[in-house]
Amino acid sequence: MKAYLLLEDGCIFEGEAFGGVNQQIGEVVFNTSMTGYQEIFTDYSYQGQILVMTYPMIGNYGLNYDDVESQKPVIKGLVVREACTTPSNWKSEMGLDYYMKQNNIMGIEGVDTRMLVKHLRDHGTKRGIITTSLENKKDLLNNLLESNVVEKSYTPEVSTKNPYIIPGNGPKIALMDFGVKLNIIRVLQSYGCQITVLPYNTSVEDILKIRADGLFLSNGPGNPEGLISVAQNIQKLVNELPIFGICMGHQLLGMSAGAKTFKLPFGHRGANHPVKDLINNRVYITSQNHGYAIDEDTLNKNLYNVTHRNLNDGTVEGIKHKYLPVFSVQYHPEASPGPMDSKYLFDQFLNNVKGDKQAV
Ligand SMILES: NC(=O)CC[C@H](N)C(=O)O
Repeated sequence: MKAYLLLEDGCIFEGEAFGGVNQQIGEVVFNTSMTGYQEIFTDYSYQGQILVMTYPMIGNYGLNYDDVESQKPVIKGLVVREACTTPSNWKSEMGLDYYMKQNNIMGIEGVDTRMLVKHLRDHGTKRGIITTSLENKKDLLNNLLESNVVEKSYTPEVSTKNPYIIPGNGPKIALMDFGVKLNIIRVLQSYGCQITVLPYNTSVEDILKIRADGLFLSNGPGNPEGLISVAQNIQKLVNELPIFGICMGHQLLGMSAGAKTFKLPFGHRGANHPVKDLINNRVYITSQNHGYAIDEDTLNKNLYNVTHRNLNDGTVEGIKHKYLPVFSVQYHPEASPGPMDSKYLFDQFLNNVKGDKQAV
């Protein structure tokens, strides 16, 4: 069956449908990772997005029930050059088409993804609709232009509704869940942490009541400006606990210090983004998935230093409080997918949590 990706600027990309037949609107974004598609499909930060993979064959090592970042895939649709029908890997439990059908997500294959990505790079990420029929093209375009898929805050949908505890014998971590990736929890567990996962809008009083040793601010989907009240809460917590934020958590920490965020033209999504640590001048290859960034000019420089910078476009990739054990990064040191080069940041957080003054 023919399938189409119609962009809000009227451009049409044609291919063959696979997976579930399910017309959906989403923000069309691209990821340049060569592997890790299953982790990407299940990362809550992709909520509301139609995903284009630049790697030309997707599905070649199959999918399984383990390598997930949440319980189910969250993408609205998938656009690939070629969807592999003969996966081969010792871990593979199903093929891509089956997985997409089971989860009622539509894919399009046979698309000139190179042309599509060049278009998005030149003209910015676009809203799009993935469909099997263009008969009512005018209506589809109108629906697209009216949809709020981009500016929406998805965190209320994906954050845990009730607090829960993941047992451990080590330090007590309060984790604010904005759409947390499971690998962040797995990494904290590997340090023995006892983790209390909290709804995104937990009050300052309730967070302090836990008497945690450290506060973790998770990744999450959507526009960070939708969570301004959370940033205000974080501002009150900065003096109380060691803090580590990742991605959305980083943006909210910046906002707690007065920073504004802005939308990047086409985002950073991939597993090999170069980031320079401005403290030791080392360059790390990082895993990234974000559409917004902190506006450096608006960050309160009396309180925070910029510690990391993206070498592709110079945007802020990390900040650190000048006097307190509080820091954050825009990229994903927990990887999944991507390199684990930046896992040392978890060591730093855990050292802060244990009160190692050297670490501050
Ligand atoms: N991975 C994330 O936490 C993404 C943060 C935010 N939703 C952005 O797109 O910039």
